Amino acid sequence: MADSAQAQKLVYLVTGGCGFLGEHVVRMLLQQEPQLRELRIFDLHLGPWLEELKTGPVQVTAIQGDVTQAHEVAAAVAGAHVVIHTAGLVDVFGKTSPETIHEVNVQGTRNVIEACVQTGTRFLVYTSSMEVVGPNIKGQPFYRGNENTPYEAVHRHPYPCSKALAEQLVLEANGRKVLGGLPLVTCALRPTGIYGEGHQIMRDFYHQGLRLGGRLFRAIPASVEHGRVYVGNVAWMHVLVARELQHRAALMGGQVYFCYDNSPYKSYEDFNMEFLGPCGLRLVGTRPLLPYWLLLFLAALNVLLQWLLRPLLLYAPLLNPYTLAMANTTFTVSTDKARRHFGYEPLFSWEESRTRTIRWVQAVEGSAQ
Ligand SMILES: NC(=O)C1=CN([C@@H]2O[C@H](COP(=O)(O)OP(=O)(O)OC[C@H]3O[C@@H](n4cnc5c(N)ncnc54)[C@H](O)[C@@H]3O)[C@@H](O)[C@H]2O)C=CC1
Ligand SMILES: C[C@H](CCCC(C)(C)O)[C@H]1CC[C@H]2[C@@H]3[C@H](O)CC4=CC(=O)CC[C@]4(C)[C@H]3CC[C@]12C
Repeated sequence: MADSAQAQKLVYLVTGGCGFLGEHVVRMLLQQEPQLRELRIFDLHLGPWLEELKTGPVQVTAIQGDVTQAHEVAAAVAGAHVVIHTAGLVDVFGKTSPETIHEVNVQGTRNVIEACVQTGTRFLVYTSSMEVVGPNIKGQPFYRGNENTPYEAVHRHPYPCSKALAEQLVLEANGRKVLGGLPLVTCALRPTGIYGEGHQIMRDFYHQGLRLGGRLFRAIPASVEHGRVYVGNVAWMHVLVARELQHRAALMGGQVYFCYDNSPYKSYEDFNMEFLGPCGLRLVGTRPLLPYWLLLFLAALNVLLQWLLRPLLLYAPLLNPYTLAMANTTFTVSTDKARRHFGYEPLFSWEESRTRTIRWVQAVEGSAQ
């Protein structure tokens, strides 16, 4: 706990603060950061839930803005002590053009860095992604790896390419002199697949299961492990890293940390069933019902359909060659770097993360009826 001289003096800015992760970061900061005086939430689309936050002791400032617009970013950053840059375009389904993904994720990040430098903000935390490492286009497994595990990171898809470039910009910016002459301190967090309250893809799977009469059909072998982390723990790690970066700049500046917790290692589908099962869905098959070559064919067909239908409508199904490769490649992390460097321990146990997520899916069910 901060002493009273330190209390409530800091201004934080969260970009993308109205997204799935961003909302959890915002709420976690308000609950767990005693030094907070003002919290600025910058997003392209502001959520109505922000209103309820404005009645608390911390000044909450909602800023509607676009990270691709340097002047809007600079205005939001000016006077902030810490920036948590989580805004990004998360699209692996072909909804957005590669150019737009690059513009938001790479140029947007460049704008955030330049704003810090120009206005004198010293601490920058970037939400990167496990995708910066892999799975790579060769489908090589990454089994319980850590930040130093050698892995051939080769990407073609616009999303991981953009995250990798943005992360590099953030890490290279560590040590740059900001206005006033002090050095910028940066670091990047790499969450694995995030789940929890507000997870759109979980919602999509749930609705798909309901449409199929309460069933989902296994497409991926149960032996393929996929790393997942609870959104509350990802948010907690952001809060902690932002706090400790101010005290341990020499150790933490320019570092990357996988974002992890005690969620079990399972296949993507089996993991989802931990929540969808208690909500009444069943995963049919102990092995994939369709052979891999047929799934690959269907995935390629989806790409063709997306292209053909583009002038008429946006066809962006969950299955495409990239998502299939992702789901079908083992990628799990096992590390304690965040614990060693800044004392991170998950705030939510697996049981609590699971219960909270189930409750949320049940509420989605209730609201859909
Ligand atoms: N969802 C996941 O499993 C993972 C996500 N991440 C990263 O976490 C971050 C947050 O992701 P999610 O919360 O899942 O996505 P999200 O789409 O729910 O949130 C992103 C937020 O950024 C905002 N945004 C998008 N373009 C913007 C722009 N031009 N200017 C200002 N705001 C803009 C959106 O309005 C949205 O509120 C992203 O940087 C993503 O790359 C990393 C690992 C896993
Ligand atoms: C949608 C995929 C599962 C569909 C499989 C099918 C069609 C055979 O049933 C998801 C499998 C893996 C997911 C990605 C992964 O968790 C890592 C990610 C990290 C990010 O930074 C953003 C999200 C994502 C790319 C995530 C997206 C959905 C999957 C591809």
